[in-house]
Amino acid sequence: MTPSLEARSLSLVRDGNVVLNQVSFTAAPGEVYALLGGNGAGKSTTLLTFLGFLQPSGGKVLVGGREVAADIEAARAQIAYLPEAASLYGHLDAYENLSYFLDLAGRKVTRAAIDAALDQVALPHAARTRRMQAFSKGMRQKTAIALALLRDTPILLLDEPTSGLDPVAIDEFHDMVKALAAAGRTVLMVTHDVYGACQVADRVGLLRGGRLVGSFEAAEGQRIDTETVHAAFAEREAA
Ligand SMILES: Nc1ncnc2c1ncn2[C@@H]1O[C@H](COP(=O)(O)OP(=O)(O)OP(=O)(O)O)[C@@H](O)[C@H]1O
Repeated sequence: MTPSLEARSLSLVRDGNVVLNQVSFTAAPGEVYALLGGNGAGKSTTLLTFLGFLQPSGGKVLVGGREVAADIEAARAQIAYLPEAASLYGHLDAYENLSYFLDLAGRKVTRAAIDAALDQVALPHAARTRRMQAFSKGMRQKTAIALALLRDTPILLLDEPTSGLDPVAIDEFHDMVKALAAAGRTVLMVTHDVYGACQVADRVGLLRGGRLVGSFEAAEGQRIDTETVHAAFAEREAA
């Protein structure tokens, strides 16, 4: 099967610093790949190269088997991206924000479809018609996740998706990601959260200083062992 996402010896220099160094991994339809690493490891940078916002200095990135640089628009059309700090408008309510951003992405959605997505992320009904400037961080994050879902793309790139969510919302989010993968989507999520990565991912790649220094895969029907990944993360961080 052609991987939905592939980094092939991806290297990237930003402001003269090597930020990604020969990074290779793939994520296939139906898979959740978690790129785990500390601050500055290069996680967000990796996502930005898949979106064509940054160009590799060496190697390549492919979306649906096609090099991103060859057709950036085609790559972006397949991807819903949840940025680390989603910018939604404070003076608009949740419905207005979602309609507006989906319109920009060329998608027309009904109020019922928006409600279904907001149900999926468990944003309370009473909040949906309130201006988002009154939203908590978690409520904003839920709305941003709903926006990514409503894009209805085969690939999701999620940057620290659970930041700002409470423990119940995090568990619900993980269940949702697993359901999306079971329905054939490809999810690449970047995170600092060892537990969350192991909870949800089929594969975890450990990124440190721009290098992929470890790779962990779930055995059939099992989860990746959190202790093992945590030990590797801690060991590398101390190195
Ligand atoms: N706009 C930029 N210009 C130049 N260098 C940058 C820029 N943004 C990030 N970097 C550098 O690239 C490296 C990787 O940053 P990146 O944001 O990809 O890390 P990250 O793993 O996502 O970190 P975090 O967990 O803190 O979000 C860091 O050394 C950072 O200083």
